[in-house]
Amino acid sequence: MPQLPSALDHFDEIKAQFGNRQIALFLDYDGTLTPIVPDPEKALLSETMRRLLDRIASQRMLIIVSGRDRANVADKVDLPELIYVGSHGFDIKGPELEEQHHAGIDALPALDAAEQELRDALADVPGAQVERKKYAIAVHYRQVAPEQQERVKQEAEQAAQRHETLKPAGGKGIVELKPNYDWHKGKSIRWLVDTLELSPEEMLPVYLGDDLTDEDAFREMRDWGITVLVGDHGHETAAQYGLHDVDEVGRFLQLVLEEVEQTATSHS
Ligand SMILES: O=P(O)(O)OC[C@H]1O[C@H](O[C@H]2O[C@H](CO)[C@@H](O)[C@H](O)[C@H]2O)[C@H](O)[C@@H](O)[C@@H]1O
Repeated sequence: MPQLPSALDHFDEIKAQFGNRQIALFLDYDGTLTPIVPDPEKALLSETMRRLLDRIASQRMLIIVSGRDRANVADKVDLPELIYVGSHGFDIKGPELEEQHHAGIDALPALDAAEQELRDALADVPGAQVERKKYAIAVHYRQVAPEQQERVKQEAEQAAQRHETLKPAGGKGIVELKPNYDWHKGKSIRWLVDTLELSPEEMLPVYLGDDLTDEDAFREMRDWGITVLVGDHGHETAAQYGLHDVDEVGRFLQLVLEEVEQTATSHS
């Protein structure tokens, strides 16, 4: 892990920044709430984590911010009252809110074409997986033999270059094709904070994430939120604190829950 202060060891310092404000949690899914596993469909939320999220969400704002397809991550978390951000911020939906980013909609024909091109190009590569999300495509090479991984990455990058409404991006064991527009997890969080009128005097946003796309959120929130990197993605980070793994995320969320419940008791 990069040399970051531990969000567990420094929980009192983090708590002090709440002051009289309520915490609003923004949580990434893969690598943060569930460990990274070879098969994306087997990245399942533990019951312990689900109960923890449910208990916090009953008292505080809790939003899932994922690169996955929104419906897919909502299905996996299975807490219908939450707001879910999918496709890296291009697809947002909650009980009383919905936003499909125009650049995602504009990129749909290119995404459909690129998906087919990639399925054809990679059909003979054992372990390569093309995961279509509504407004993105993840090309997985984690399960591809090392000598073929470069070919998979190149196919994905070339597919993105063939379509001007798409751009490539990196991640853990994946190359993603995303809408070619300056929009990302960080901007979608800013949009949510403004749309939900979360005033900085009343709310302190806290973001937990593990991968390169979470760095967009860390950078965006640097001056107005608390940011926590989970594990290590091998690059520089803009996060303020660190946690080693999903188990430590669980311990951190438990501390948040205790703090939230203690505040509720002291106000009753
Ligand atoms: O923003 P996230 O919620 O973290 O989603 C990022 C990507 O996560 C998934 O891929 C990653 O997790 C898989 C399961 O552990 C792993 O097999 C893969 O190597 C990782 O890159 C998901 O499949 C992607 O669509 C997301 O973009």
